[in-house]
Amino acid sequence: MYTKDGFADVLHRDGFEGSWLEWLLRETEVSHAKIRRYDSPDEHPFTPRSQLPDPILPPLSYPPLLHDPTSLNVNPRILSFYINSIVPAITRTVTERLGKVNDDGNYGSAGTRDIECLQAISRRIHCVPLLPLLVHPSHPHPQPPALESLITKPAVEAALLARLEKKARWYGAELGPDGEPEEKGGRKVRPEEVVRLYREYIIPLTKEVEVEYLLHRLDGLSQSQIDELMKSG
Ligand SMILES: O=C(O)C(=O)C[C@]1(C(=O)O)C=C[C@@H](O)C=C1
Repeated sequence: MYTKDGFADVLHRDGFEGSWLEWLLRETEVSHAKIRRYDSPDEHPFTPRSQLPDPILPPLSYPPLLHDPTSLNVNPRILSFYINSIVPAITRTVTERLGKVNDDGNYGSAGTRDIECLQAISRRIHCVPLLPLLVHPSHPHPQPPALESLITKPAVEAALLARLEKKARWYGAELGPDGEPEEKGGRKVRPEEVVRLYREYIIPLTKEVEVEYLLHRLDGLSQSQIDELMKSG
């Protein structure tokens, strides 16, 4: 599903050279582009925009942003991390239980779930920098390390990971007839793996995108426009 030669005989007939998942992403994103999904500042396609059609609906108007968010797209990194780290971590328990390590043959339904996960991760990582608090230019020219420490809130991260751990316990559990998690049935996903992936990858990448956005948010503005923005709030 994740390598170029997996389904080459069926996919590589019309010049397409990617994997099963990349093909499924492109097919999905072609229709989503037509309904203007990628006009939204927090939505980024995994397929290059040059390969996607224009929307068939008229544009919506979004609040103005200081920097065009389409130029900041870390989806290639998200895709690679998803395939190499997230998929093995979250499928391990179930595929071992079935005795089919890394392949249960459900390529269609696995692909649709992959796309849901990838879109949710991408939205999460790309939308945090757009939060109003963070786009305000109150620190016009700090450098990346200073910016990273300005946006790092250890207490927020700790609370988020504690909440995530609880959530993963529920989502990863088999629920009994009373709706409570069944400890003895074993979990589908290990909560500590979910927390690790979040701590080691999702939060750091979110911060990288935030820093990148903050560094470019004043590009093209004159000093008087920057002064004006700083006065406004
Ligand atoms: O909530 C914020 O303020 C963020 O910047 C987002 C986020 C995160 O990725 O969840 C990133 C950095 C902070 O240390 C806390 C949380």
